[in-house]
Amino acid sequence: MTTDATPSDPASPADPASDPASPSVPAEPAPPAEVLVEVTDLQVHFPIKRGVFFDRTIGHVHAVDGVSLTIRRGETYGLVGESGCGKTTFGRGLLRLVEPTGGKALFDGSDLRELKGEALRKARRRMQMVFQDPLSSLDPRQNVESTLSEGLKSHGLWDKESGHRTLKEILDAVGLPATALRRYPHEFSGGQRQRIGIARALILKPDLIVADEPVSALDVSVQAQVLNLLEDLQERYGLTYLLIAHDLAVVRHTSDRVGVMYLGGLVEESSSADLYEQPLHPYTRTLLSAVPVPDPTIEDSRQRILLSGDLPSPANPPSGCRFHTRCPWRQETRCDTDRPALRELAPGHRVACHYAEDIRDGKIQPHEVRPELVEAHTALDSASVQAVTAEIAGTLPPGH
Ligand SMILES: Nc1ncnc2c1ncn2[C@@H]1O[C@H](COP(=O)(O)OP(=O)(O)OP(=O)(O)O)[C@@H](O)[C@H]1O
Repeated sequence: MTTDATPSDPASPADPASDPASPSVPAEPAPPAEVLVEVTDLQVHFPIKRGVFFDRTIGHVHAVDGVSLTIRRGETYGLVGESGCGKTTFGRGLLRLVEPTGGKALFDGSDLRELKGEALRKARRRMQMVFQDPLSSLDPRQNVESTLSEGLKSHGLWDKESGHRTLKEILDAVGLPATALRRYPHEFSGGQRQRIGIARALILKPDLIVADEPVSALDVSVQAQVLNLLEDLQERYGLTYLLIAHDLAVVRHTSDRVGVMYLGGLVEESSSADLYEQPLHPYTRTLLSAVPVPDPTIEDSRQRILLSGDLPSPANPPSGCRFHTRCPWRQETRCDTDRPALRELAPGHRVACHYAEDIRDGKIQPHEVRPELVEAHTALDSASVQAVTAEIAGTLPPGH
């Protein structure tokens, strides 16, 4: 399948850069051709509303709080972090399924936040999402044929002559028989349903697929099959993936590069191999120390570092380094007051920690985490934040 080579939509006449008569505005340099997605300082904050008519904003959930990353064409970028750190919101903000509060997101050179109407629809067709729970993301009343053809129809791409052939081809590509077309979601296993979800994304010939925990709802025995399928499809169709997962093992075997998120921000980014061989951020180190190693001799000698407490509330993020309340390497008082920027410690390996070198070189040893620090930021009203979240989530379209 060739990707839908939609050239960047022609700039509107109102765009001075497209108008030869307007004074020349220096155009921003286009990102290198191999970069498909370039995100700068993306923020998604959700208001917390109160009052009888929910007309008072009493705060904000800082779900995504300044993430910058690039995704190269044809690669798999794994985004990991514990539940609630903002991975899904980042993916949705990128595709504009939720409106970002700030920052910039370039897709194939076009500024997604500037796109409107037809231009946005066209861009959306090139960026598809595969959801975590295939059952709730598929309409139980629609058979596979209408699920798959719906996307084509809504984008005006349905062709009466070739439509059915296209559907069968796509089913074949995801390993399902043509007879599946007449069947309904409940007639399939979890793995098969996820194949339908993948087919639905693929049928629009996207360039980018944001796969949000695509295997975490599946039996372990079928997880590898679905991941292998995603890999085959990537090779066959030249796809680029943003793979969101909380399971480091999933990302390790599938991603070229990995970004680790903590409380709305990226704390480390590197090639997959580097991250697992030499994690530099304390958070990544604690996450990885919890992943069992199959070799018992290595497993016995490993230093296990336990992650204390829950993720702080994104409605009340800690000052300074967001991880300082749970960090076994925390140093007073810089970690409590200065938010570390993501900086490159080795080629392609970025980390947001003031003391990454000292920790790597063993100059600072881990110590006990003070429970009162953990408590201070998890206690705040997290129950009511959850309630508001659930309420707002109920107003979103299914699967979003
Ligand atoms: N629509 C919303 N309104 C308010 N808060 C939200 C909304 N959606 C997400 N949040 C909050 O933003 C934070 C990040 O949520 P998000 O789902 O992006 O995290 P995640 O890392 O993907 O977690 P999970 O793996 O559990 O999906 C959470 O605290 C969540 O409660």
